[in-house]
This record gives sequence, structure tokens and C-alpha cells, in this order.
Amino acid sequence: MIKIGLLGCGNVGHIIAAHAESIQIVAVFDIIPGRAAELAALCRARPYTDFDAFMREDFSIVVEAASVDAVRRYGEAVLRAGRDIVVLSGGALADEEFREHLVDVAREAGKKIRIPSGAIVGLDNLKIGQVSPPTKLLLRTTKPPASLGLPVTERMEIFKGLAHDCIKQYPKNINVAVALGLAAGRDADVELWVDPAAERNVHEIFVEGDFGDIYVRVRNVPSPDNPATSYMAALSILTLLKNLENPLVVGT
Ligand SMILES: NC(=O)C1=CN([C@@H]2O[C@H](COP(=O)(O)OP(=O)(O)OC[C@H]3O[C@@H](n4cnc5c(N)ncnc54)[C@H](O)[C@@H]3O)[C@@H](O)[C@H]2O)C=CC1
Ligand SMILES: O=C([O-])CC(=O)C(=O)O
Repeated sequence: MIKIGLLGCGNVGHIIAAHAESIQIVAVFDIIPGRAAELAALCRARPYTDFDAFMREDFSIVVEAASVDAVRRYGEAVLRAGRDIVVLSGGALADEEFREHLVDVAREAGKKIRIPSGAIVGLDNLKIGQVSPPTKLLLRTTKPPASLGLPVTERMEIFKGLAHDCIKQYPKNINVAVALGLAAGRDADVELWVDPAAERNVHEIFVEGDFGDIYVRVRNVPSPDNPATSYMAALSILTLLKNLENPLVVGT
């Protein structure tokens, strides 16, 4: 059974712990002591608020479900300690200099940085963009006001531009846009909308290229404990972990 260290004891951390049938959560880490202690008790892991002590535990993978800031702070140390890292807050990798450095460290250490599909689908075959770059790559995200923490009364566009700028303003809401760009090999265009009539976190993906065109719409149920985060994101991590040692690999 794969042993993991869980970095982040919030909403996603709880969903992972509740469905940890095919993994063993050895240790959990959070900057908020009460959160680490509470989640550790639920999944019979050891709680840490000291990162170095957390890293002395016996696990092969760190699963980050914390924040863009946490990836920047701890990503390199995880890889240098000889562990793979699953990064849900993939927005951290929008910064090219940081991303290239982290990839270099992973290469030197012989370890992997894994970005799950998170709250969207289609990252697998969007990688064709690395062979044949898309002429259009647009993510239109629409979230209810509660997901964005904005008390608006009418549908409005709150951002239009490139993913690497959007993630700076909305680090808890648009990690998916950065993941899209990493898959397709170019920064995605983003429209971020807030809509009081929306009950779900909706991601629409538009792609055009010499292959033809794609339109995907994902209508995500918000997580119970954090409406900004779609429930699918936690399921995506669980699925990635479940398949890590499966000899049958499906998808590009
Ligand atoms: N790639 C994707 O598709 C998606 C990514 N996300 C991202 O996943 C992350 C987790 O989401 P949730 O569990 O819903 O968030 P949450 O806010 O419920 O939980 C995050 C936990 O991490 C802890 N934390 C944050 N920064 C930390 C640090 N520097 N060191 C230690 N602990 C730290 C917090 O105290 C909190 O307990 C967020 O960054 C979110 O934006 C969420 C949804 C989709
Ligand atoms: O969960 C979602 O719908 C997307 C999200 O928050 C993110 O990408 O950061």
C-alpha cells in the first residue's frame, strides 16, 4: 500500500482521508495545529506543524492539498528528500522560473511532480498541444458568489486575460487554468465569471488546432467545506493515487 504524507488538512485533506482505502496516510501537516490534530485523529496518522519533523516520517509521496504558497515553500524540500509530490495547487507552477527550477530539482533527485486533472477533464489528450500547438486555448470559469467570496447580485466577468496573471489574483479558484496550460504547452486564456444564478463551479474549455476543435463543459458540485473547491478535485487525487502502481495505464 502506498504511504503518503498529506500536506494540507482542510477540505480536500478531509475528503482524501475519508476515502483512503487504497493508501496509507502516515503523517499530516498543516500550519494550523488544530486542523492537523483533528485530521490525524480521523485517519490514524501522526500530526505535524513542523515541516522538517513531518518529512522525517516514512512515506514515499507528499500529497499537497494546501495552497500555492505551500508549493512554493515546500516543493523543493520534498523532492530533495527523495519523495514524489502530487501538486493540487498547480497554480504555483505558473511562474516559469520557479517551475523550471522545481523540474530541475525533480530531475536531479529522480523524482516526479504530478499534477492531477483536479476539477476539470481532458488534460490527457490536451497534451497533443505539445506536439501540435493549439491556435486557441480558452477556459471560461463561472462560479457562484460564495465560491469566490464576492457578494455580487448580477452575473459579471471579474477577470479576462492569461492564466498566469489570473492565478495571482485568484490563487484559490483558478489552478485548473494553469494545469490546462501545462498540459497543452502554452498559457491558457481565461475568463472568470461570478454568477448569483450559478449553483455549480462550471469550467468550459475551448480548444482549436490542426486536429479540429474541442468544447468541454464540466459542471462541478462545490465541496461541502469549501465552495471554491469542486468535489471532483479531491476525487481526482484519490484516483491518481489509486492508479500509481497499476500496470494498465489509460489515457495519454
Ligand atoms: N487543481 C485543481 O483543480 C484544484 C486545486 N485546488 C486547490 O487545492 C488546495 C486545497 O483546497 P482545499 O482543501 O479546498 O482548501 P482548504 O482551504 O479547505 O484547505 C487548505 C489547508 O491547507 C493549509 N495550508 C495552506 N497553506 C499552507 C502552508 N503554507 N503550510 C501548511 N499548511 C497550509 C490550510 O491551513 C488549510 O487547512 C487549494 O490551494 C485550492 O486552490 C482546489 C480545487 C481544484
Ligand atoms: O475547484 C475548482 O472548480 C477549481 C479551483 O478551485 C481551482 O482550480 O483552484
